[in-house]
Amino acid sequence: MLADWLERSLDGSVSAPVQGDIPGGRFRVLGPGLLELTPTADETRTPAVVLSAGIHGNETAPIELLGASLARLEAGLLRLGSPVLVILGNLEAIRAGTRFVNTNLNRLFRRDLAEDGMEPDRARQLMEAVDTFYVRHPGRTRLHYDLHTAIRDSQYPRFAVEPFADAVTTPEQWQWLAGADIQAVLHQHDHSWTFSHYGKHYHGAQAFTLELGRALPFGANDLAPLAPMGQLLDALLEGREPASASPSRMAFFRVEHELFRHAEAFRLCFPDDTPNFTEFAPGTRLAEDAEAGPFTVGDTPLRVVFPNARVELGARAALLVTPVPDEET
Ligand SMILES: O=C(O)CCC(=O)N[C@@H](CCC(=O)O)C(=O)O
Ligand SMILES: [Zn+2]
Repeated sequence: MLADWLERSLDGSVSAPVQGDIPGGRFRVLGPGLLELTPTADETRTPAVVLSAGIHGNETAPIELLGASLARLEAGLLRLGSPVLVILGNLEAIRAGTRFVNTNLNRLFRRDLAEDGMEPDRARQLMEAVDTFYVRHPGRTRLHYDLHTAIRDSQYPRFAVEPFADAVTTPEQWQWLAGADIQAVLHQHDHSWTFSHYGKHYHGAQAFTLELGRALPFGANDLAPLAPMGQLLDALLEGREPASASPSRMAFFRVEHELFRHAEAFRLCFPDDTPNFTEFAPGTRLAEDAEAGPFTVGDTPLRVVFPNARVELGARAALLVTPVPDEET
């Protein structure tokens, strides 16, 4: 049942709540793309874990990775030790193989959200599911890993985005991420209303967006470089200590500037396939916007992450980042 839950969620064949036993506990389908795993052992030393994938519909590797961990659980190769909420985000977009259908779901995770439509409705469902899950499991550390892949290549193919919020990331998180072969970390500089920001901002969760390579269609992903991340997911399901490594293996960056698209007439002044973290020298013109004017790199070189000139008006078109000196990481 678990092994094909992801597929069945996508073809719409999981409708009424379904539940049953799994090694170490029980599973319950809460709704479309929402699966709760509850361990029999009631030990609050293990965290309450939210694992989400498919918030962007064309980012399939994390869905395959999660599916593999669930299959191992169902086959008895793993034994459930933590409460886990597994989320498949934008089901319609996953079916269509597109980033989103009407609007980017990953900008809508705010409690005062007023918009109507499919993605806003889905954001409300997912926020409610996360709220209910954390309330149902009090006294535990809260964790949320939101799994993504990036549109383009990257100088660091696997990297974490640390959302901006009051909660402080614990040192063990950096060790776990390094142990899962995450190569870089990007500290956000401001509230971003992404799904990982939601868990951190509203629930004090240890939360990250994890970029796990490039967005490719189902079946075209090479999961080999994600094996250490798969092992981290397995450890979280089992409620055991994940492999850890020194955070000094990772490169740390912080956002210096966020480029927004204000006008229809907007362009980025570098090729579309420029890899994430490419550095631009002082004086380089990076963007032209009919309303906001040009953007040029100042005295400090800047690296570009998530450049996308085709975003909706008012949306982020790129993050411009700088390395964090070793002593500040
Ligand atoms: O490759 C890209 O340009 C986008 C990849 C992606 O979907 N990234 C996330 C990052 C979320 C965050 O800032 O935490 C997004 O843009 O939603
Ligand atoms: Zn994404």
